[in-house]
Amino acid sequence: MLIGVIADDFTGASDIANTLAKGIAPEGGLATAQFPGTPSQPAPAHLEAGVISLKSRTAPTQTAVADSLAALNWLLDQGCQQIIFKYCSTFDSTPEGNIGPVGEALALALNARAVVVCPAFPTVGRTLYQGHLFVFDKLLSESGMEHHPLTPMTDPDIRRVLGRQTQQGVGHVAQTVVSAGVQSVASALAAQAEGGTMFAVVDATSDQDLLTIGEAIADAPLITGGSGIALGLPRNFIRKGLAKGAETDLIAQPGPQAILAGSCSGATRGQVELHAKTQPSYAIDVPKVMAGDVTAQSLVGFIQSHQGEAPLVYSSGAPEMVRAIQKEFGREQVASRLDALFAETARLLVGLGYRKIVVAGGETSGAVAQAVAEAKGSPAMQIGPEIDPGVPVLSLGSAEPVLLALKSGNFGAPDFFAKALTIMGAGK
Ligand SMILES: Nc1ncnc2c1ncn2[C@@H]1O[C@H](COP(=O)(O)OP(=O)(O)O)[C@@H](O)[C@H]1O
Ligand SMILES: O=C(O)[C@@H](O)C(=O)COP(=O)(O)O
Repeated sequence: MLIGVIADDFTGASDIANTLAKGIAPEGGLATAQFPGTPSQPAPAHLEAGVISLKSRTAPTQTAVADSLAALNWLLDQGCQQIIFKYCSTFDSTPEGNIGPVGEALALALNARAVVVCPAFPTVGRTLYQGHLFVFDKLLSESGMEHHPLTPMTDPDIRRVLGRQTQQGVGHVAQTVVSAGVQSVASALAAQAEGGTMFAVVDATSDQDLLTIGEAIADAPLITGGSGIALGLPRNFIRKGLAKGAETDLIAQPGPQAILAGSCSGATRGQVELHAKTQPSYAIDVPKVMAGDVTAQSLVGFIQSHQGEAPLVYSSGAPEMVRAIQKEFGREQVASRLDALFAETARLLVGLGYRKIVVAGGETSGAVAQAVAEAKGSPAMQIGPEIDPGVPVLSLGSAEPVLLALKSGNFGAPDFFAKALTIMGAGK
């Protein structure tokens, strides 16, 4: 393998796996697979990029660091020449971390300096200008992310946010430097590395900026960012003749299907509302889950009673409802009960022969994908066609594969759920 990615959640992992597999014309992408956690076996020999999905975004910091270092060691053992630490394009984290502490541990392990920090993903409106992160025309802190149930983002200045998470130096490379070209970025980063600065927040407002940065860091041992930062990286290896690339196979299959949504983001709530207009939908009563009155069996019962349709079960709720529930039961308690509920639901569905599951929400996807992967013997996930920007179809297992779509809460068009199931296969 040439590029190894350590992703702090499962939706983020499939987002960057999609970018690496697709690459950019005319060179195309790399032969890529996504792994549910750090594998215990060597990677298949044909792979050129491997993405390890961790559930470290909201884990205790020490656990996140330990899991990330274990992932790093495995990737280095597979021969990776470049490591990417993938976090959210909205820099989802808390004042304690985990982006700073994990980034720092990886940089020290790889002896890297002036490590690029670039969450920008212009295709979905995330741009970084003067160190400030925007979601379309809104500052991060006014984009809705300030209400996130687990990682509310109330400061749009990424230099300041990262500065709170690490004792190490945080520098900045401004957009004017990036738009001046590859050499200009390379010199700015070299100057910061010479001064011993560990992190360099690099502005990017367009794909062209990301390609410029990508070329300037062709030989960097460690890069951190959203999936956008990977845009120009496959072609560095293809141009050097080190990678051949691979076509993504179209995978589609019939069989029963279900949609599980745990994200409370505005985009997901819109998708839930639209889907519920025409398809059977079940709103999970979270207090009843906490009381043990709503269980995975309840959800599966509903889904099974609508076989042949596109049933949706969701916990997604508006910020005031989420706040009230968290106040009553505790943020972590609600999160772990909902994760367990969705994971068990997925496990039961796979046991019943469900082969197409669409999931909305990063934490939710982590719980579901881990459960499905365990049920299938934790195989490498193949990257299939892109449904909407940042969300590919994933295929798990060679015998009777399960198709998954792991959608970041904020991603996807309003009709994402129907579109995903159509691409996964026309079957019911
Ligand atoms: N109705 C609800 N009330 C309170 N918290 C909720 C509710 N539904 C979901 N959550 C919490 O919101 C989190 C959403 O996180 P996640 O799945 O990562 O979505 P996103 O991709 O939008 O970040 C869940 O892990 C869960 O803890
Ligand atoms: O970079 C992104 O925005 C996504 O790849 C991502 O990390 C999604 O996280 P969630 O919104 O928690 O699903």
